[in-house]
Amino acid sequence: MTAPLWFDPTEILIGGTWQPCTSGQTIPLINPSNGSELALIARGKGDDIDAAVSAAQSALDGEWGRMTALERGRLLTEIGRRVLDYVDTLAEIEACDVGKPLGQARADAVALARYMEFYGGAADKVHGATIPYLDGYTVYTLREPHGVTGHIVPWNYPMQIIGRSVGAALTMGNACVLKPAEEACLTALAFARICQEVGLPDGALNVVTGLGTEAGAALSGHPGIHHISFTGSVRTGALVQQAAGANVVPVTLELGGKSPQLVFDDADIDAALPFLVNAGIQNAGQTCSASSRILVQRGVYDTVRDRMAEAYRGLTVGPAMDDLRVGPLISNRQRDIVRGFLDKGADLTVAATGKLQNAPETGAYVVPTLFADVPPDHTLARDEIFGPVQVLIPFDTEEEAVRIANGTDYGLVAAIWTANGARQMRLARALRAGQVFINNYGAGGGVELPFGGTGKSGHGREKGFEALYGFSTLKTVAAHHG
Ligand SMILES: NC(=O)c1ccc[n+]([C@@H]2O[C@H](COP(=O)([O-])OP(=O)(O)OC[C@H]3O[C@@H](n4cnc5c(N)ncnc54)[C@H](O)[C@@H]3O)[C@@H](O)[C@H]2O)c1
Repeated sequence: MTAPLWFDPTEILIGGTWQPCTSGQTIPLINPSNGSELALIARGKGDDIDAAVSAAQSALDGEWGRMTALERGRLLTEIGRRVLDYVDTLAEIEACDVGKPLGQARADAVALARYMEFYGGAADKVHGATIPYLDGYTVYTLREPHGVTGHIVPWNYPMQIIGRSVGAALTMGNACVLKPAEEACLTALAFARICQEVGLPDGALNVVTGLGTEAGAALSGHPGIHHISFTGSVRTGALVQQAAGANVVPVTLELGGKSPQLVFDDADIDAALPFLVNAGIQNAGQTCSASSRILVQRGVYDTVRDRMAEAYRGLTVGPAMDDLRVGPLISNRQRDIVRGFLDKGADLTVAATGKLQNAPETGAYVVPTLFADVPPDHTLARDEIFGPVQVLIPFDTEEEAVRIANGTDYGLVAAIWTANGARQMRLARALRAGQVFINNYGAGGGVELPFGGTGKSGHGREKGFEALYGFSTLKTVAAHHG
C-alpha cells in the first residue's frame, strides 16, 4: 500500500517556497501496518528553522499582517472547504503514516476541516472591552497576535492537533512555524499544500520536518518566536518549556494522561459500555485523553468486567487499510514499550484480550488487553502506557473513587457514570482534570470545547474560543482627553 501523495514529501515550506532542507538529508517514514518504507522526509535542522522564523516574521510585516480579521476568517473557512475535498486522500495518507484505521483517519480529516470552519467563523468575533475609569479617560483593550508562533505536534493525531493549534493561531493573525513529528508528518505537509492552494499568503504557515532533538529543539529555543504550542510527552514538554523560558516565550503544553472513568452502582451500563471500551482502544490507545483506568463500584463491578471482557474478545486488530477496530501502534519501538508494560502486568488477572486478523509479523501490533482487579498503586494503574491497555479497579465509596481517580501525576480527562445529580455536581468539582464528562466520554470531541490539562498533563487551553485568547495577547489603551 502506498500513500496517495500528490507532492514531494522531501520538501519543506519556507516563505511560500517548497524546497529541500539545507542539510539535504532525509529521514525514512515507516508504514507501521507492515514495516515497509513509506516515504522519505527532509531532515530539517537549525538553519531551516532560522529561515522559517524569518519568513514568518516577513509575513507579519507584509500581506498577511495587513489582512483584516474578516479576510483571515474567510480564508480559513475556504481552507476548511478545500480540506473536505481532500478528505479521502488525507485519510489514506494518515492510515499509511500513523497506522490509524481508515475510518478513524477519515474522522480526523473531517475534524481538521471543522476546526477551520469554526475558527474561520470566529475570526471577526473576538474583541476587546471598554473599561469604565477615571473622569477624562477612555480605556479599552485590543486583542493582538503574539507574532511568530511555533507549533510542535506529535504523531498520534497530526490533523486534529494542527487544526486546533495552527488553525487558532492563524485566526488571530499569527504567522506559524510548524514542526511535525518525525514518525508521521505527511498530512502536515499535505495541509500546508492545501492552504497554499487556497491562497494563504506566503510565510503565514511554514513547515519544517525533522528530528525533535534537532528541528524541534531549535524551534523551541528560538529567540525569534513569540509563543510556542507543544503537544507530546511530559519529558519533552519540560525541555520545550525550559528552552522557551530562556527567551521568556509563553508556552502551551498539552501532555499525557491517565484518565479515569468512574462507574457507580446506579449508572446506565448499556449507555456506558461503548465509551468505557472505545476510550481505551481508539487509535490503539495512543490518545492523550485515552481512558486507561476504569474505576467501578462493587455493586456493578462483575457486570462491567464481564461485559467489557466480552467486548474485548470481539476486538479485531489488523492493518490500517482493513479498517478494523484497532490498528498497529506507531512503531516497533512503541510496540516494545507497550509490551514491556504488559510484562509488568504478569502478576495481574487478564480479563480478556482482542485478536489479530491478517496482521503481518512485520507490523507494530499489540493485542488489546483488559486487566481486572488492579491495585490503584500498580504501575499499570499509574503510568501512561500509550497502547490498547485498560485496567479495572474496584471501589466501595465515592470518597475512595475520588482518591484513586486523583491519585496520579496527571489531570487531563475524567468521566463520571451515575444517575445521581448531586454526585455529578460534587465530582465534577472534586476530580482533578482539565475536563470532566458526565454520562459520556469526550462529548464527541467537539472543536468548540476548550481542552487542556492540569498537573503533568500540561497547562494552557486549546480548542474552542479559549484557544483564540491563548493565541493572542491583550493590549490596554488608556487615553486621557480631559
Ligand atoms: N495532551 C494532548 O493533547 C496530547 C496529544 C497527543 C499526544 N500527547 C502525549 O504525547 C506523548 C506521545 O507522543 P511522543 O512520544 O511523540 O512525544 P514526544 O514528546 O517524543 O514528541 C512530540 C513532538 O516533540 C518533538 N520533540 C522531541 N524531542 C524534542 C526536543 N528535545 N525539543 C523539541 N521538540 C522535540 C517531536 O519531534 C514531536 O514533534 C504521550 O505522552 C501523549 O500523552 C498529548
